[in-house]
Amino acid sequence: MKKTPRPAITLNQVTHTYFTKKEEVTAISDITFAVPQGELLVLVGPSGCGKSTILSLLAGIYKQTAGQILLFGEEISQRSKCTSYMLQKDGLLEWRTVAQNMRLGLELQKQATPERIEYAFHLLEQMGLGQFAHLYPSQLSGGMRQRVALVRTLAVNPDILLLDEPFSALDIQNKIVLEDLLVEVMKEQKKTAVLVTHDLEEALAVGDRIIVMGGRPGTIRQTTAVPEEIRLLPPLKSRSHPVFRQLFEELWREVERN
Ligand SMILES: Nc1ncnc2c1ncn2[C@@H]1O[C@H](COP(=O)(O)OP(=O)(O)OP(=O)(O)O)[C@@H](O)[C@H]1O
Repeated sequence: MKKTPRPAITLNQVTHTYFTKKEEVTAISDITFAVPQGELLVLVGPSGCGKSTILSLLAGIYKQTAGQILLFGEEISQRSKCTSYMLQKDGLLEWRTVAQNMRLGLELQKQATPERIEYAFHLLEQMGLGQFAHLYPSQLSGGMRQRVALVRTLAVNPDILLLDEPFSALDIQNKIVLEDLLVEVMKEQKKTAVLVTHDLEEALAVGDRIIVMGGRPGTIRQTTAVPEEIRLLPPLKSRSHPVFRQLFEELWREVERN
């Protein structure tokens, strides 16, 4: 009998409370879901419902107050190097060139071997930035900077990408190009990802599955599997598909209900 692979991510009844000097804030309550290997899961929901908290827990920045989180069936502490985090702010170091920025994660993880650096240059080419490796971030457009940030995130060859509104500061054209690149790289390299976004079109264009969260503390309101007829289309094309428009309206209503 064929063995089912372990999910890349498992959350079992996870609750997280932040304890500050002034107050206690329960950000998420009783969250349970699993992300199979190779899936791009999207979290949407109103501000403050705990989406980023889930990414922080997956990155091991905080330890959940209750419940269990597993990465490939193991506790996060055992798998600390399998995730890579990308944020809305590109976080590029202005005094380092594109190539030097791209190597940063590898250097920090003491993985800057010739093979890994070659792989990073391959990614840079794939993102259309091969000829810009010697430039400094200030010489790049916003879209180019975010592509470098995506290369840096991927260069450490993580199993799981944690993407917190990575394209939200970009204009629509750059956003769609980067969404396209993300989907292409995800498929080619069989990565697993959790993407947080406020943009429901982005969620539908890149996601395999979408979780709508709501409330304070945040809970799961609805899970929607994006149908294949949309998933198989590149993000730009999928946007004009009638099923896409219909799902967009359904999701919109669900998020608005919060
Ligand atoms: N480090 C922290 N310390 C204390 N409270 C926090 C911390 N981080 C988040 N919170 C609180 O936890 C709740 C959930 O925040 P979180 O950032 O996870 O929500 P979100 O859904 O990602 O919001 P947004 O969409 O605005 O980014 C909020 O009430 C927030 O104020």
